[in-house]
Parts: sequence; structure tokens; C-alpha cells
Amino acid sequence: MSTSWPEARRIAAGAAIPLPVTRVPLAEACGAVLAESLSALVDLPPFATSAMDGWAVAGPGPWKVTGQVLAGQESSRIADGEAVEIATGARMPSGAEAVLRRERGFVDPHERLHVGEGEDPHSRPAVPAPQRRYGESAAGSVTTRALRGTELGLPIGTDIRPQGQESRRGETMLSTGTRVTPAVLGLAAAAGYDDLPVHEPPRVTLLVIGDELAASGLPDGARVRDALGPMFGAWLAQLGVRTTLARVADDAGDLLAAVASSPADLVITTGGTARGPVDHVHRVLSELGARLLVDGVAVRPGHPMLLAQHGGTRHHRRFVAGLPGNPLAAVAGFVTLVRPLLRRLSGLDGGGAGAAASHFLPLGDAVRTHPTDTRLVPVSVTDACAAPLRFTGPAMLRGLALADGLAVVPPGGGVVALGAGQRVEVLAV
Ligand SMILES: Nc1nc2c(c(=O)[nH]1)N[C@H]1C(S)=C(S)[C@@H](COP(=O)(O)OP(=O)(O)OC[C@H]3O[C@@H](n4cnc5c(N)ncnc54)[C@H](O)[C@@H]3O)O[C@H]1N2
Ligand code: MOO
Repeated sequence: MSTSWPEARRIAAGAAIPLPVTRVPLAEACGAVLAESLSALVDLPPFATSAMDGWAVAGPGPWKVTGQVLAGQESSRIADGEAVEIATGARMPSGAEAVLRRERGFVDPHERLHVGEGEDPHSRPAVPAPQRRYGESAAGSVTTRALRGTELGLPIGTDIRPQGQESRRGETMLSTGTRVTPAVLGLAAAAGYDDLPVHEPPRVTLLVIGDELAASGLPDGARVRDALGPMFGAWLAQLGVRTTLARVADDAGDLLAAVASSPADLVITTGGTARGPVDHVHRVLSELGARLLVDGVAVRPGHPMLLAQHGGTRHHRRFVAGLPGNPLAAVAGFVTLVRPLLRRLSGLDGGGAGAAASHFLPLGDAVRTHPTDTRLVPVSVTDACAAPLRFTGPAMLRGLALADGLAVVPPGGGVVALGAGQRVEVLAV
């Protein structure tokens, strides 16, 4: 009895429990999923810094320039009427109230800093003046009042990055269940982390079944190239999964040994799910005493897909996902069963950038429905519409290779097509 497509997806997501938590150095954390929320270990920035190269000033100008402070240096307090030359990112001296950008001020021959541009070419700033000068209105005319006003003092806080502007110490910046991306690593480092608590990445054994499959070279005689090993190997790596690939002959004993000896959290098989003379997946699962959670799904392509649980313990479950051999059918099995299961094992809970595996879009063209089964249709996304592609038979990958996603077309019942403009879920591929 086949399971409906939405139910199969729910069963796969609900079957797994997140893998144990471990702390790993930042250099090893990319792709894993945060097992705790990420809070700042310090204020960010940890101290007030200059946002620009120029001068840190205190009180009204003109100012006496008393020294220089570079990024990474400490500086002493400045008093009203004083300034220090300052570099972007340098710690603001105490007493300083604002930063005057280099291109908006000049130092006269008596070491006094003014707002504006100096008359003496030697006193001009090294950096060319911008087209619109400080105190100039957006319309382009310099108003004397604005210039005189700025000479009196810059608005307090000008071009200063205040301490804690981005985050206060202890503030939660990312929630548990966020995928660690390069940006997350950068943020974690800035916030003071050397290692991160993450879920162990799932381990997968990918068993590509079929005597007819060649691993390299041109297909010859009655053999074809294995398309699924390269495709799923790369896809699993993108999901942060450690994968071992093995090719298995159409032999029940070989398959049984390969599944039984795998230490992985999830064994994925491809091929051998139907009822042909050498389709051994069901028999092998039965010999292993595996419990079938999903045995056939009302979806096109991919209806022979299955999911089973075998061995493992109460706290560490182990699974077998049987994907059909037809390549696009195998992809349907991957997005329906494998990806939801792996997301849950990894500890993903839907938070964070790039976490969404699907979104909703209007169809660019009408799509035929299946009376009783969900259809997964390769689509390209143009002008925020999902446009169905050609070359999308179950044995084909040409359409999928151009696709941005798979549109989920629910069973039609009596309705033969979904019209253009109807909104559908689009699964990322
Ligand atoms: N009598 C029936 N026959 C079939 C049915 C059915 O309901 N009744 N379902 C068909 C459907 S739908 C599918 S999908 C396939 C599923 O078959 P299997 O999972 O048993 O897969 P195989 O028979 O091993 O292979 C099918 C097809 O796919 C090619 N293949 C397999 N692995 C790869 C690979 N790694 N790379 C490229 N191509 C691969 C294989 O050569 C076959 O052409 O069953 C239908 N039959
Ligand atoms: O499930 Mo088969 O999916 O139609 O190719």
C-alpha cells in the first residue's frame, strides 16, 4: 500500500533524531549544524572604534592635533579642543566625541585641524576631496551657516562605531539548528569563538546497484554509465554529509553484506526497488529484519521508493533509503525521503540562511496532473514563475540539469491540469 507523498515526507523527517553533539574547531565546522544558539562572548565591536580614517576630535573645532592612533593601538585621553589622527578600526581615545573624515578636514601649518579644505596646497588632505563637501547641501550649494556650524563641533558620534553596536555580550545572534556557513564562521570568530558545538555530521553509505553500470568511459554494449554515484556523492557533500560510495552487483548476497556491514547512519541504495528478476532490495531488507516505514509512495516519478529502519539503538537509529534506479525517480526519492531525514539527523530545524528546502511560486505554464499521485516536475524559475522544462522522463536528467527546483503538483482527482499562475511548492535541487 503506497503512502501519500506529503505523508512520506513527514514520516522521513519524523523518523530520525538529531545526532550527538560535539565541539569542533572553527576550521572543521563548516556545513555542520549549531547544537546551541550562538551568543556573542564579547560586545561587538568590543570597544568604540573609528569607522573612517581621519581625526578623532573632542569638543568644538578647530582642534590641536596631539598625536596618532592606529588600529590595534591603545591611546590616551584627549581633552576638548584636541584631536588625534586615527585609522579605521582604531580604538577611540577616551574623551573623543566624533571622527572627522580625512577628506572633510585639513591641518593648517600651525598643526590646527579645521573642517573643510585648506587654501595652502601643502595643507590639503592626501586623499582627494569628494565631489560633495562636508556642510554642502544635497542640492550642491555650500551654505555658510552649515560650514560655520560644523566648525563649532561635529555631531556627537559622527563616524564612530559604538561598543556593542552589532551585538551586546551574551545576546543571541543565531539560533540552535542553524547551518554553519562561511559567514557564520566569520561571525563566530569575531564574537570570540575558537570552536563550536555542532551535531555530528551524518554518515552515509551510498550503494549503487546494477551489473549494467560502468563507472567511467563511454557506455558500450548493453552497459550504461552510472549517473547516480556522481550526482548523489556531490549532493550529499553539499548537505554536509560524509559519504562512502560502493558499487554493488545485482546479487542479493552482496547487497545483504554491504548493507549489514555499513556503520553509517543511513544506507542509500539506488536501483533494485521494483519487482524485476534481480531487484533484491525488498528481500534483503526482510532478511535483515528491517522495519519498513515507507514502502512505495504515490508520486511520479519515483513510486517504488522506500524507507526502512534497521539495527541501531533507541538513541541511535539506522536507516536504509531505497531509491529507484531510473535517475529522475531516484532524485524524487532523494528529495522526498533522504533530504528530510538527513536534515533532521543533522539537527537542522529550519533556521538560518539557505535552510529552506522549498518555497512557493506561481506556475509559468499549465502542468498535467496525475489522478491519484503527486507529480514532481523539474522547473526553471524565471520572473518569479516556475516554468516546466522538457526532457523530464523518469530515466532522464537533461531537464533536471537545467532546473532550479521540482514543482510539487498535487493529485488532480478529476482535474486534468493545474493552470498557469497557480501557486505550487518548489523543492530546491
Ligand atoms: N513491471 C514493472 N516494472 C517496473 C515498474 C513497475 O511498476 N512494474 N516500475 C518502473 C519504475 S516507475 C521504476 S522507477 C523502475 C524502478 O526500478 P528499480 O529501482 O528496480 O531499478 P533498476 O531496475 O535497477 O533500474 C531501472 C533503470 O534505471 C537505470 N539505472 C539504475 N541505476 C542507475 C544508475 N546508477 N545510473 C544510471 N542509470 C541507472 C537502469 O539501468 C534501468 O534502466 O522500475 C520500472 N519497472
Ligand atoms: O517511479 Mo518510475 O519513477 O516512474 O520511473
